[in-house]
Amino acid sequence: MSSLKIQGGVKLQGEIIPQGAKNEALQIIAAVLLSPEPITINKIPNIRDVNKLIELVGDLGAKVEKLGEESYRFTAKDLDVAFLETDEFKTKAASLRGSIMILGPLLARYGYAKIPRPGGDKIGRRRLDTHFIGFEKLGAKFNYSKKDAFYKIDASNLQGCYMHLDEASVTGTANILMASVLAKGTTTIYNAACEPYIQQLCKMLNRMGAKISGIGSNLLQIEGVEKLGGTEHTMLPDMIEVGSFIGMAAMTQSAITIKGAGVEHLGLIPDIFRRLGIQLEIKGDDIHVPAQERYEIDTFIDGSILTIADAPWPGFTPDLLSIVLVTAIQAKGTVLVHQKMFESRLFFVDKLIDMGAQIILCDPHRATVIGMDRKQPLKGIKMSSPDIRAGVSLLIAALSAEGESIISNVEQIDRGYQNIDARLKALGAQIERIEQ
Ligand SMILES: CC(=O)N[C@H]1[C@@H](OP(=O)(O)OP(=O)(O)OC[C@H]2O[C@@H](n3ccc(=O)[nH]c3=O)[C@H](O)[C@@H]2O)O[C@H](CO)[C@@H](O)[C@@H]1O
Ligand SMILES: C=C(OP(=O)(O)O)C(=O)O
Repeated sequence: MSSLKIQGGVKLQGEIIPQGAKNEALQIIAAVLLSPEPITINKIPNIRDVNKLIELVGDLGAKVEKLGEESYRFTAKDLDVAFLETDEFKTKAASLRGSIMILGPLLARYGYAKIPRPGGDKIGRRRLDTHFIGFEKLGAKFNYSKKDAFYKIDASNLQGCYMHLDEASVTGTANILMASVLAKGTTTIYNAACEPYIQQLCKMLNRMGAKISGIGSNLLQIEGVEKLGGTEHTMLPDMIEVGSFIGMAAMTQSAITIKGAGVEHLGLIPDIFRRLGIQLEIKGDDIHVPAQERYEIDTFIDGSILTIADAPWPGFTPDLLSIVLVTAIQAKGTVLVHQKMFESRLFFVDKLIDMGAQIILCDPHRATVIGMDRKQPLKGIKMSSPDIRAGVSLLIAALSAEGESIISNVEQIDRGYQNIDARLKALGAQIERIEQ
């Protein structure tokens, strides 16, 4: 277990380059299992979850060649499905949520797959019904064994069909898409998720020979094909990192330029931070956040208190609500943060309250932040990172606080943010990793 020791109150300055998108990477790396041909992937983030999935794909028999810092070539010629029966598979697959993404490709190619309950953030119930109901509609038989906590799926004869998803699940849509590209006939997925992650996956599959239309909408149509070939794919910049760095710059009153931010793929993200009063200068594909002494939260047009809530894309991503919340602490004004999707993602506000923030947790889904307008700084404390985004939010709070903070359980942050301490040090942060 590692910790970060942070001396807060130091202004940062400089340029930072976002890593490739973690949630895109998890889908894209799983998709290499769909073809026996070589597939080159660029801008792969060097983070825990992604590295674990690459290892899993290798264990399943794909040839994995590292071509450079951020590029790999995968060739999944013959897969060793017997690996699914091993204890090693169970332990590895259970340690990350992204492991669920191998189901679709394995079903498409081998007609059989199994997976233990996947890991990922403990941020409330995270059901997988959408994935399994989708597979069943395509003709798969699914059962869950309580004894060994394994989901098993038989799908020797996948047949395209029309389906209306019960919710626009991101990983669910990706999984069903990957199962259907090699199915017989046409599959239509309505209420499909359409995040940039999914759009990128669809584009990659089409380059491999798939026939997917409706990309970017919630109505996808997939005409099954016999086989898929190789391709080259480059990940988009991680939009959650981009949002995290905007919040970090504002809270620490720092001038930071986010280079190659993938501006056209950010959806509502820049506008939501602007509503918190943060100035953003978009220069080509870079975002410059100037050092701002103060920023003021907007109200709604009728003068009532602003609410920022999550929604499936093109709504505002739930993965940035913790960052919005922490950024509002030193703003002028009040905001209600409404986390609709996850039921345990706001509990970390206790730690921010201990640091001196003015926050009322209304219920598990809603917190009101009463901005302090810099009247008093947060105080550094010892805390533990409960999940990836809360972890980064605590880190932002610690960077802005007076005195020293220690954040333990940094592995939670490492699973999504590449080399975070070194990258922040390069911006002038006083941050040190303590290995225990
Ligand atoms: C590896 C990966 O890609 N993880 C992301 C993915 O998780 P993941 O794909 O697991 O999340 P889902 O999209 O399935 O759903 C997330 C949660 O939102 C709820 N829900 C979803 C859709 C909907 O219309 N209404 C609704 O309430 C679900 O019940 C669930 O509790 O998408 C989430 C939602 O953007 C992100 O937080 C995760 O970072
Ligand atoms: C919730 C997240 O990740 P995961 O789905 O991998 O737990 C996230 O990236 O914010």
